[in-house]
Amino acid sequence: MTAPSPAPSPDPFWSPDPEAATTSRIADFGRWVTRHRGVQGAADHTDYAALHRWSVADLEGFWGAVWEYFDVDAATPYEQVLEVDRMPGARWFPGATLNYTHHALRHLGDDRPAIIALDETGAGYEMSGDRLRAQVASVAATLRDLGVGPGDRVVGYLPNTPHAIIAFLAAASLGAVWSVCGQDYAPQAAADRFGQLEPTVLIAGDGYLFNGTTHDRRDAALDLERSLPTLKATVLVDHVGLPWPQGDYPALTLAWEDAVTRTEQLACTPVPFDHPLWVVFSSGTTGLPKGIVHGHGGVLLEHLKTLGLHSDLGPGDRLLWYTTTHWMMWNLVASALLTGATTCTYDGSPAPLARPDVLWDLAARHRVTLFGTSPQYLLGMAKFGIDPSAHDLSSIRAVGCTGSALPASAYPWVRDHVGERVQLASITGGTDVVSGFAGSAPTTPGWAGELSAPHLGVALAAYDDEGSPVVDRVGELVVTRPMPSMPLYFWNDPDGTRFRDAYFGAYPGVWRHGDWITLTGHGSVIVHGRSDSTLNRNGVRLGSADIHEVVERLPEITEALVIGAEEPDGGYWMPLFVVLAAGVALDDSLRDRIRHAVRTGASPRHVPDEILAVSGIPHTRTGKKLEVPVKRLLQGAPADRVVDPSAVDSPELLAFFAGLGAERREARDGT
Ligand SMILES: CC(=O)CC(=O)O
Repeated sequence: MTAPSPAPSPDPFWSPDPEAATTSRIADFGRWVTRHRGVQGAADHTDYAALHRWSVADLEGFWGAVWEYFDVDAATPYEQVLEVDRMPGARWFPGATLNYTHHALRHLGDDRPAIIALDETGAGYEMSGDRLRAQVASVAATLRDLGVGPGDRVVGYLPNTPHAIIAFLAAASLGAVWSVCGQDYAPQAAADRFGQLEPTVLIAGDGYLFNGTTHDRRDAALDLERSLPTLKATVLVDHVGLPWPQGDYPALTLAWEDAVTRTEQLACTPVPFDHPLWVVFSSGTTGLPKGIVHGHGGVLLEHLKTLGLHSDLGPGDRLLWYTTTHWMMWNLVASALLTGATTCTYDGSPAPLARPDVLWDLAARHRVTLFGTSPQYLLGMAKFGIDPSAHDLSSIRAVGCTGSALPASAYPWVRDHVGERVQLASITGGTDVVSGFAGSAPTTPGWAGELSAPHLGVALAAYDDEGSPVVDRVGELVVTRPMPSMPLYFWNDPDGTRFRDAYFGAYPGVWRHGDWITLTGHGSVIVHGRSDSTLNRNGVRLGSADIHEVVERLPEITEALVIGAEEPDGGYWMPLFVVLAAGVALDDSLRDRIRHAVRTGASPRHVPDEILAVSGIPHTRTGKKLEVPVKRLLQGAPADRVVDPSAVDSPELLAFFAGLGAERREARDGT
């Protein structure tokens, strides 16, 4: 697709404070690479583009510099930075052995908390570095006693509380592979993920808070345990204070309190640079969610760069970014520890009815320096007239934002309600690289509705249909050179077919991410939304397959199609189309049953905005639902630009979706 993109805005909306820019870590890094690597132009922090150009032209020089600048502490050194410079198949830092957990814990200081645990009631407690280290050591010893070793899987069914970070660091310290899923996921949805991993230990919470309700998840945790036959043990976490029932557990059970209170020394096991650290899941349109595996070294370097240089985090900083444990932002939030910053966990709704501004209140009281959220949250605050400036937000220097495209209207709102000097730092990236492709830095200007620039080390381009780079026109987001945090592989994909198909099918040797972007003539990046059919609800990517699966189990429904459509005003519309069984009518009671099935079979986040009956769902001739074409029709694209009708099983069905798209456009435009 190469539709004309919006005209770039010439004047920045926000410019860096010269003093803050000069003293930022990225400016220091630029001076360092000029001094130590002789890189011309990098010392001038007002010329971010020069630093970026070098970082992608000389990948070995750049990532070697990140390693040295952040003083990575390897047990054995690397032989070369990038031994194989190819996608897929890049090989980074062969010979190096190290451990992520060692790096997460080595900067803990006595003068500051390591984690601040917060929740929607406004409560919070601080966990010191010593306490965190002791608890990680204790849980690691417990896991080791349960037989967990390098490569074994430890999984968490947990809300966003310190337990998840502690369990993750403990597992990683042993070289075990971590995966976590929030408790708003139904046990079956969690089992679809964890079952693939054949885990040894499950760490499960008793429940979580959301919008004034304590959700009891003890039965769900036990259901999950029953569906994971490889478990040797389950560690039961008492978070919301519900007593765990005695008795009939299929695997050995331990109380978190016992796992966490042993007196042990932590010994992190050095593992190869590309040893698996975690599996994060991303749902596609068919089949089980895909398990994306990232490595210790790749995540360490990528997160040091993103959090240390782009987000300017270090000792003394405090990060509060609203996330759930199954979104990749949780992984970034945990990684703030790598920089020596304090990280915050938060259990609850981002804007509970009783205290919709609770996150701002907590940010003020705990002197947060980087506040992170999603576009939907900022737009919701604006829409409902919630004014964060009622709180003392003077500690906040940046508001991070990710999850979907951030409309221009959010920029003046943040300036007026959070602070004039506050940088609105929108980033785009994804689970797949567990980081950002583009965003900002303390040295980059910001244009409303645009991301300031591609991140360092990311060879970002927008490609047209022919695979040629375009500027100031909409194209596919591609990355033309390897990044160390690209997946090592997909779980249960022994010959790499699914992995190659996911990213390298469109342009051989080039990573295609599945987003539409415009790279502007002034160096910024505009994100237009997904070019594939992944759903993206309030920043959390959901697989349409999860919804289709539960809805299609209902006897009244023969087929279903859910679509997530980004709308020009920054809104997101997620309708569900259903084909009804003979003689069935779509009335309120059936709508309720569908919503209930989705809520309990997948999660409350998966519940669609609207349910509409259709006479049929269009497919490709090989039987795949036409998700992307239908999405584009709903967004108002003309049918002849969207799909070749000869490739569709029932092309006459497309007219309905095109008509609906036109109706919505007219309603919006008032024509
Ligand atoms: C950094 C991101 O890109 C987060 C997301 O949208 O999943």
